[in-house]
Amino acid sequence: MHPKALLDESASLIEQVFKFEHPADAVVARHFRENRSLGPRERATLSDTVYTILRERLRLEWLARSGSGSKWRRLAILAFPGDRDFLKSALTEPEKIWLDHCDAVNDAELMAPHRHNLPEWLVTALRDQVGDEFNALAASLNQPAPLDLRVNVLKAKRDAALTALQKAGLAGTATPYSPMGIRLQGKPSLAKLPAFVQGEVEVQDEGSQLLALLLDAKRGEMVVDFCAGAGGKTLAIGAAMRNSGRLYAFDTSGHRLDALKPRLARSGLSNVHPVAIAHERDDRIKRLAGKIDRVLVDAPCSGLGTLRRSPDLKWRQTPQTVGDLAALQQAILHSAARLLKPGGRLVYATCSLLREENEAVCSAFEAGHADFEPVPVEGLLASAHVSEASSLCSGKDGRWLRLWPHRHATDGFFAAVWRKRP
Ligand SMILES: C[S@@+](CC[C@H](N)C(=O)[O-])C[C@H]1O[C@@H](n2cnc3c(N)ncnc32)[C@H](O)[C@@H]1O
Repeated sequence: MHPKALLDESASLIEQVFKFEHPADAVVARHFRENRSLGPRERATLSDTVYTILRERLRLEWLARSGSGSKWRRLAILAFPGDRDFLKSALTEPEKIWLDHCDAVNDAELMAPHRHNLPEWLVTALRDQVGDEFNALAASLNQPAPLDLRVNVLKAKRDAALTALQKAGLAGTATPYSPMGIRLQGKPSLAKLPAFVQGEVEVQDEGSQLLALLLDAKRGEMVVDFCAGAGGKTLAIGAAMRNSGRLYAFDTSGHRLDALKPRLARSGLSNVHPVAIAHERDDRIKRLAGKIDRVLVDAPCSGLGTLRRSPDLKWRQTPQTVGDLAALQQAILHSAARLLKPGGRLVYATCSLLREENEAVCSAFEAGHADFEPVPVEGLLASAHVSEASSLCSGKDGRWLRLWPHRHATDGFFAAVWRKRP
């Protein structure tokens, strides 16, 4: 495609994404579906441009206050990846001069918001928790995430999977915390990789793998993954159960549960029962009350721990949406807790960094559920052979799992565990 056309197309895609009516990945995917003639390089350019602007919005909008042409074109020019000469061949003379001027702006001239690129309400909530580490956290949230794999323990061992990946020309290393994780170098396509096609490895962030370990589901048990979505954690739990017992994968989104099906087929699991529920008080849940050994609530949340992958969330979430989510999280946790047998284990998890969706939801739950006793996460991680377990936890006795991108190179995750008193 001619650079002029590619720049115009970038500007129009950015305008669509910045309506924030839908998640950025969905808008970009729809654009690619509707423009099938776009080649891999053009797709990469469009997607890099969009994601750079989402990550560095405040800095780029500040630079884009000068210049001419539409705001979307100016942003597209500033974020356009790769060779400057290729880009300049699409620009007018005044635009070239303006771009040189913007390129020459020194980092020292930037004000704090143009460096951290976060909305002010989020800055306050994060600073309050991490203090002096704020700049490191903000920088890590603006880096793309690495590609992590989980080895399917039903089908392979980590060492053998690493060797198979090497033979296929992929460089990877064992993840530092999860005993079944592999971190790949770069973002290779996995679609035709034998280890992936045969279900020996699945894509899953290392932090997400630790959540499944906390549930510690055993052979033959009755287990519920209450918010299973496309089944990232369901697959890890089903493998931990050695494909025995019964694992219900609940979700209110039938569409997301559909995405679980091909993953289930690759994984070799036959103990998983996907169930689309209407809401957290669905009758099917009432029928299972008091019968379940372990329940994972991987609650719908702001996703602010996953900004490395979904930077649009920092612009789409607001204090109001977070408040609404916290209310939903409490309702789901309350309902899910009814499923447990005496002695059963309840795990609550989010990929949010905010106290309001994490510790505060747990405190509210505990205030109304004296029949649940907290189980410190640190001891559970150590028993699951997770290295440096104490460094992953916070609170008294390592009560909570608290993963931070700048400390642990994972997405931001939170988890709490309780036992239903016998
Ligand atoms: C964090 S995502 C789950 C991710 C998934 N566990 C994984 O590992 O890939 C939260 C899920 O909760 C679902 N959800 C939203 N409201 C719900 C409710 N009231 N009851 C059950 N699931 C709900 C959403 O559809 C979404 O798939």
